[in-house]
Amino acid sequence: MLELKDVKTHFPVKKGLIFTKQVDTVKAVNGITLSIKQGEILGLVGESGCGKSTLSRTIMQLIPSTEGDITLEGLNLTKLPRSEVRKHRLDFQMIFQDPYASLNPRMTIFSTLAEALTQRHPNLKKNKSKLTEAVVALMERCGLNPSFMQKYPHEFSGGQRQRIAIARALAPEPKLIIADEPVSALDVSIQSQILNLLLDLRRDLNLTMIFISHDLSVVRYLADNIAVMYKGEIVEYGDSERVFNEPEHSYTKRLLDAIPHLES
Ligand SMILES: Nc1ncnc2c1ncn2[C@@H]1O[C@H](COP(=O)(O)OP(=O)(O)OP(=O)(O)O)[C@@H](O)[C@H]1O
Repeated sequence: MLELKDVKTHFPVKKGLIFTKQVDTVKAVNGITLSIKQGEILGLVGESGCGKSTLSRTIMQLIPSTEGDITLEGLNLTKLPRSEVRKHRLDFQMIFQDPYASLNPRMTIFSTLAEALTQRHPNLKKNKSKLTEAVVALMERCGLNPSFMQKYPHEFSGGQRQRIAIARALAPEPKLIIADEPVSALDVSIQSQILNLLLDLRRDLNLTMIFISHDLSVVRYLADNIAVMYKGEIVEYGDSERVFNEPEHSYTKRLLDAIPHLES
């Protein structure tokens, strides 16, 4: 479904004093080769600064790659002119860590979801009852009570707001969802509800997802495969259970050792 071949995203940064013209290169993503199948959840783990966000933004075509190929359903996005690339933006949707910051506080849930739905199906704008039907279906699918559709984000709890953010990400029928630490800001009991919602959605809609987290135990719960990223590169990749139980790379072992254990 999605293939990355030797993808690099390098940033030039000025070095030294203002008058010197030295330029350094930050190799935020440095030669990543990966493939994700339809309906697969890929866990992407690594510590802060390893390049996870740059990789997601590169996949989503929000920043251009320096080198390499990104192919979505057989179409090489890196070879398309920028104007063509824009047409594929809806194919990628993101879910962020802080749903409160990512939702517009002045828009009701209905307006938020209606806007996202009409991006893919502009004709729905002309048919209010069909649009309302679609908003109701989306809310129900994400475990939200449709009778709250005229409420604003601040009237919901953190977990419910994340459900709204998930519904908004689903609305344009994306081919790939990138969830960037979507449960890190939530209470532990709410975290599992949101993780279960994502698993249900994958089962029902055959969603393809990259799930980014610094927390390997959360990733293990959800992901089919895990890619461990370190300094812009994938240092370990494999089936979740294998990576978790028999890590090969010393960095993965360090990440696993950092998971807190309850004393018996
Ligand atoms: N626009 C930019 N210009 C220069 N350097 C950048 C730019 N964006 C990111 N970087 C650098 O690239 C590296 C990777 O950053 P990135 O934000 O992708 O990491 P991350 O793993 O997502 O971290 P976090 O989990 O903290 O978000 C960092 O060293 C960062 O400072």
